[in-house]
Amino acid sequence: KNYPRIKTVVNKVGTITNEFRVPKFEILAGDNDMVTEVKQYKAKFKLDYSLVYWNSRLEHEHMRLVSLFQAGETICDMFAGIGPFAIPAAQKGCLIYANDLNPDSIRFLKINAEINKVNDCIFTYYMDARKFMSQLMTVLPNASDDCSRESKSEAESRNIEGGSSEKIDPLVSPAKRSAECCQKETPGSLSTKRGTNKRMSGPVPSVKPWEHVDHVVMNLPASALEFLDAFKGLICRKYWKGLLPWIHCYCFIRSSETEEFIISVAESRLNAKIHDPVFHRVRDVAPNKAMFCLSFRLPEEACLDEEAIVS
Ligand SMILES: C[S@@+](CC[C@H](N)C(=O)[O-])C[C@H]1O[C@@H](n2cnc3c(N)ncnc32)[C@H](O)[C@@H]1O
Repeated sequence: KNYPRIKTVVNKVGTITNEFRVPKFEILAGDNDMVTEVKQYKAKFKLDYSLVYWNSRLEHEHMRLVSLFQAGETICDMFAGIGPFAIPAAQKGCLIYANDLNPDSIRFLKINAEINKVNDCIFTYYMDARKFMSQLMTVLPNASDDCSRESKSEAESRNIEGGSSEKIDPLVSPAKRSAECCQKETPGSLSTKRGTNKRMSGPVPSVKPWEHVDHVVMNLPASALEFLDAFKGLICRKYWKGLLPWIHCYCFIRSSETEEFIISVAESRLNAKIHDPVFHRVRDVAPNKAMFCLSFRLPEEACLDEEAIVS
């Protein structure tokens, strides 16, 4: 009776072992076409189940985390998938740097950004998450120039260094590319940015990622803790403005493991002590295993004191 809305019936088989976390499905009935559209709260997502990761059971968690973000904040999503954190955060008025190693995830993330009309607020990358963070946080020459908010093309051009980008049109002059989002920074611009400055309706926040990021999302529970070493010496204190970012690192905890053990693993990857960690139980994934979100503010000791400018 659901035809033609339901065209294909599938069954998930085996466990996920591949790097892109894409499950295997067998077709039980209907077309061999895994492209579909799903809705989460106010956002629509198009995806191909055979190419990208998607789990509708995380809907509540996606919304819980996004509810912690304020309009005008800057978010880095290291393992963004097709955008279930990035799109609602952009809808809320945040500026997003979204990365995924799977080029198909980024292809669908861009489609979803268009569908939800937030493509102006999301910069996309497809590269390894460590490289993404390192490139994003590298202080570029002329860091103190007046034009302090990089354009979308400037941001994406960092992908070229990573060797995994789409091409930027060299005929478009940098001035033209950055014209509408280049603002002169004023001493109060960062505080204006917080809470009150809605990107959708007002001026864009005038800040570069190496100057300030509010939240970093790390949803790769099987190994995100290991990626915390990406933050060692990553932030250059000299250029950073305001508080250090919140890190939201997803992980699995077995019933034989304790939260203290997870903190000790995280601290050894960061090479710094974590203060006031917050654990949120996301869901049980097996009888003796649950998914958690460990949130903490990046410790000062994890930062770099000296200048680190690319010559
Ligand atoms: C568990 S999925 C989460 C996706 C999305 N955040 C969500 O909630 O649906 C993890 C994502 O990390 C990506 N990934 C795996 N290894 C990666 C790496 N080394 N660097 C960047 N992304 C990676 C996968 O392609 C996958 O899309």
